[in-house]
Amino acid sequence: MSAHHSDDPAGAPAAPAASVEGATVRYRTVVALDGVDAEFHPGVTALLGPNGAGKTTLLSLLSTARRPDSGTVRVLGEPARGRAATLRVRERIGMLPQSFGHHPRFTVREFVEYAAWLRKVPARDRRQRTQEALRLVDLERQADQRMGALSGGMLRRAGIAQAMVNRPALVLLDEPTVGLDPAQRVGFRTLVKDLGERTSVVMSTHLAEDVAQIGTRVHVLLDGRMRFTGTAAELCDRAPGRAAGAPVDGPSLEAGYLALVQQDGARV
Ligand SMILES: Nc1ncnc2c1ncn2[C@@H]1O[C@H](COP(=O)(O)OP(=O)(O)OP(=O)(O)O)[C@@H](O)[C@H]1O
Repeated sequence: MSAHHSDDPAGAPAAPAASVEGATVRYRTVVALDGVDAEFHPGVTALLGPNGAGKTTLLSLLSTARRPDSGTVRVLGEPARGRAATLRVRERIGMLPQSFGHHPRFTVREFVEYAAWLRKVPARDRRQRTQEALRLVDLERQADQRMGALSGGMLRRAGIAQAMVNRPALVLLDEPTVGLDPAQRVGFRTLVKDLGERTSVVMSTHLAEDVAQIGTRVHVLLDGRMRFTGTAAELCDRAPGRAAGAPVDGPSLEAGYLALVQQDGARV
């Protein structure tokens, strides 16, 4: 047990894995993020918002791929500024982009080993770390299959394996459940929940059901603004007519989320 005092409703430790403060990002005339404040702690934090809300942009700040036009970003105890700090941080992050490139003729093992090399996992550890990552996502039996032959669900698992191969302290998953069928989505949520037991995971999604099943903490982004920060239960409590202490489930969370959206007049 940490002796540090914590104000976080979900009991997270005081030092976040990552945080942004007053982060603003513009693409020409579009304000993708408008003065966003957020903290990301161990466990799974869901980033919920409709298409175009700014989720991918926020993840790109956390991955150090982009810098804000104004505001600050801290990742794993470092300000995400300057080449040396950025490179150091990148080696300790795992990332699953919305669509990730892979050579169809690479085997699953080659794909994950390649990611290990990119993240500077020492040569002597690469085999074993690859094996460990494949075991984590239950793809050991498919290790010698070609990437081009995988189903959508398996491809996502391979994507997670490459994100975990450097034993990251922060894992960023951009809409990982998109394109999965309902059964795959259920399996995938269990996997993400498990990852949250060992590290800090930030997962963007536009599905309230994902958050109800996995997310302990939730940030809701609407039109580039952070509109809600709290637990999944607190978001459910925003649903009109909800009984106090009712269980967290997809429909209540959806209703709580829609109440926020309507209040905001945002596009969904
Ligand atoms: N490279 C870019 N150039 C111009 N505008 C961009 C660029 N990337 C994003 N935008 C705009 O910034 C806003 C936020 O986009 P972002 O991709 O961060 O949202 P998102 O919540 O991840 O949406 P989605 O779920 O559709 O990926 C949108 O209005 C989008 O059109």
